[in-house]
Amino acid sequence: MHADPDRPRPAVEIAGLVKRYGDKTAVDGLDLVVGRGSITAVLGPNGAGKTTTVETCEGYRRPDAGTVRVLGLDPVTQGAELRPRIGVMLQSGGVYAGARAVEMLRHTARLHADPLDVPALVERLGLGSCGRTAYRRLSGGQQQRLALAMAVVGRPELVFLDEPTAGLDPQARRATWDLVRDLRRDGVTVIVTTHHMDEAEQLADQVAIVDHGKVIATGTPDALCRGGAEDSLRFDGPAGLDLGALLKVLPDGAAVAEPTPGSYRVEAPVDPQLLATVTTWCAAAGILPERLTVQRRSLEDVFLDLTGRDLRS
Ligand SMILES: Nc1ncnc2c1ncn2[C@@H]1O[C@H](COP(=O)(O)OP(=O)(O)OP(=O)(O)O)[C@@H](O)[C@H]1O
Repeated sequence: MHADPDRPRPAVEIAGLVKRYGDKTAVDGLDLVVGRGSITAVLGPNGAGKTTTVETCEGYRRPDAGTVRVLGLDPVTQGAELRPRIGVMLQSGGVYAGARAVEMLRHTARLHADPLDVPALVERLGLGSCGRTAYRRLSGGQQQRLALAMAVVGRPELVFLDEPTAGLDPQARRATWDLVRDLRRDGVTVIVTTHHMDEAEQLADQVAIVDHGKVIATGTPDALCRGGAEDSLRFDGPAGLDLGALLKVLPDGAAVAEPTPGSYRVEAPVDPQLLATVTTWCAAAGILPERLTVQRRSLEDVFLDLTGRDLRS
């Protein structure tokens, strides 16, 4: 198979990536493709291998096996060519603690051929009041926003954001989301690691769930929530309904429960037929189902179903 020369390669292509730290296999045969101009959220429990994968794409770590191509380049051997084209927001570090916030941003901007307008970016991210403040005196949230500004000021083609809204107040989270959406509008590819499921649902075109060093599920947030296990149908009625009788009319594999007296949950793929079956059964039993709702699975439900509920060490 030959690649179409007119079609740009994906922004990121990872195949069979393995990365070990001594005896510990942090990434264990991970595959991921990220299309250009999209936002991809990488989710996973603590220690799943997200940061290691992203750092390998950034050229900070050398794969033990597998291939990584970023904007068509090998981040290890072609790092010098790649680095000016990507923006990286790390969780912490890489900043001289005594440097003044906006000076640092201006300095970073000067390193690029066509930077964003610094005063506009400062205004946008609410950093106007900390222009002359030393980095170490900024609040945690201000440091986060400055790190984001530094990652994007050079107009990169691809941006890696590591938990960009961790610890931010709701206003700063919104400002960050707006900025990320504007990046996509301008054709920038964004890869964001996050533990906030709502952030992934709000922002991402593609979600990749990583566990034990592998991608265990990918898709749009919508497709992930619709696939696999069931949604549920809930309604209220008189306590103590005959659930065995209801179950008999439901499709195979369905489950019914009365988690609290008078409150019912039907677990099955929810489609118009299921709704009709349940309401017909209620009508035959002379019951008016109240507060009848279809409850979709959230991304958090999907995440917990796939990765389990145990805490990771
Ligand atoms: N420099 C290192 N030396 C040794 N082990 C490491 C190193 N960096 C990461 N690890 C281990 O590799 C595994 C994957 O870590 P990684 O930081 O990639 O996970 P993560 O998914 O980003 O986790 P988190 O959500 O907690 O940030 C973990 O078990 C971690 O302890």
